[in-house]
Amino acid sequence: MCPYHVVTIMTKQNLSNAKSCVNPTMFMVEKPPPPPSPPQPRGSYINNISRKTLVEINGEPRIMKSWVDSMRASSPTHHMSANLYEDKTSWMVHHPSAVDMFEDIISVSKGKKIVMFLDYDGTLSPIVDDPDQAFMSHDMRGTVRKLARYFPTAIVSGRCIDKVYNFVQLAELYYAGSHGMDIKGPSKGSKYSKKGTQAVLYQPASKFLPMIVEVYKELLDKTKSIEGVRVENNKFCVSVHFRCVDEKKWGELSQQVRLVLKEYPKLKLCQGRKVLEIRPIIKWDKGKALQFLLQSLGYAKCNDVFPIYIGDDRTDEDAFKVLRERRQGLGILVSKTPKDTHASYSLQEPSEVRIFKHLSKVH
Ligand SMILES: O=P(O)(O)OC[C@H]1O[C@H](O[C@H]2O[C@H](CO)[C@@H](O)[C@H](O)[C@H]2O)[C@H](O)[C@@H](O)[C@@H]1O
Repeated sequence: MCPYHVVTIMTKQNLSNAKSCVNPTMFMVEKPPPPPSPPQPRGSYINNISRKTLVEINGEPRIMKSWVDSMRASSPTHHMSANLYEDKTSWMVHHPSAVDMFEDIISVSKGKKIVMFLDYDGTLSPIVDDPDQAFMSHDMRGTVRKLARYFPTAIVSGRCIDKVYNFVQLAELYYAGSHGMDIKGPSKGSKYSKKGTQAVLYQPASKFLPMIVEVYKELLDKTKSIEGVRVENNKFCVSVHFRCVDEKKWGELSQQVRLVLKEYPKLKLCQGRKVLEIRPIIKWDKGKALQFLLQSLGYAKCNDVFPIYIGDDRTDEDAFKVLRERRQGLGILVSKTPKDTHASYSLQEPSEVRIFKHLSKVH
């Protein structure tokens, strides 16, 4: 039974999948041997030294040196010193390129039920200054369309569903917007929405809607004097962008945001790529959304499911971690610079994600 109090109508298809998946033995990459695991974080996610920046502001603990340090940390320099070069080389040993390893990925996933999970910003579209201009290329859309033809495919984004849908424009996909707090299934008539199926719909933070509207307005007002700030309402969360803010003003901005949040103990502050993310304090994230979708597809206890999650941001780590813990499928981090990650493989930039259009070879 679904533990998430969600109405999901089982189709003949996912019922039979569920029945055929009685052995809960976990799948792990068998051939070739998986790349060595990156060092596992000590303690909980929040206690990991290099993830100091992902803190709860109202809930304990606060474990950061300063918010401005953390905002700088979310903007790694592109300059590579000799040391960084060595770091990158050794990091690549632990997180090899998914492009170089593609044939191996094909061979280990052969015969498995692949499910694709794709982050949007920085994964399907390049990072740009204006969040409204983060378009994905026509070719990338073609790749995603092709993937969805063969495998259940989900977009998992920090953006609200409407915005990310406007960019992606593919009705046949699952969408998990607002960092997984708003999950919808494919529209009727698509391959994964057969007769008798109802679009999966789950909104674990729905009671926070009025609070989010309120805090969005407050943040707009309290940060309007800072040039370059962009406040985005993502339905169940709010993003405060500082990509176009002069670094000298970052301290002032973070202080304003924290002052506003003092009045909202039920909200927490996280960080993404030059963005402060305000989210409800609930135990829900992109990792939980991934688990929810696997369960909805009837793959919860399946030993031959092969989820592939591709993402570039800290919030994607929750999903990478779930895959690592399930010992199923693989996580792929899109990053040019070495990062502490639970992902097994890496890609340099969004354009490399297109290699996955060849994944249909497994069928
Ligand atoms: O989970 P994602 O799909 O990666 O969404 C995370 C945030 O992405 C967007 O912001 C990021 O991309 C912008 C456009 O390239 C860039 O200007 C910004 O600096 C990045 O942080 C989006 O605007 C946010 O709402 C999402 O939360």
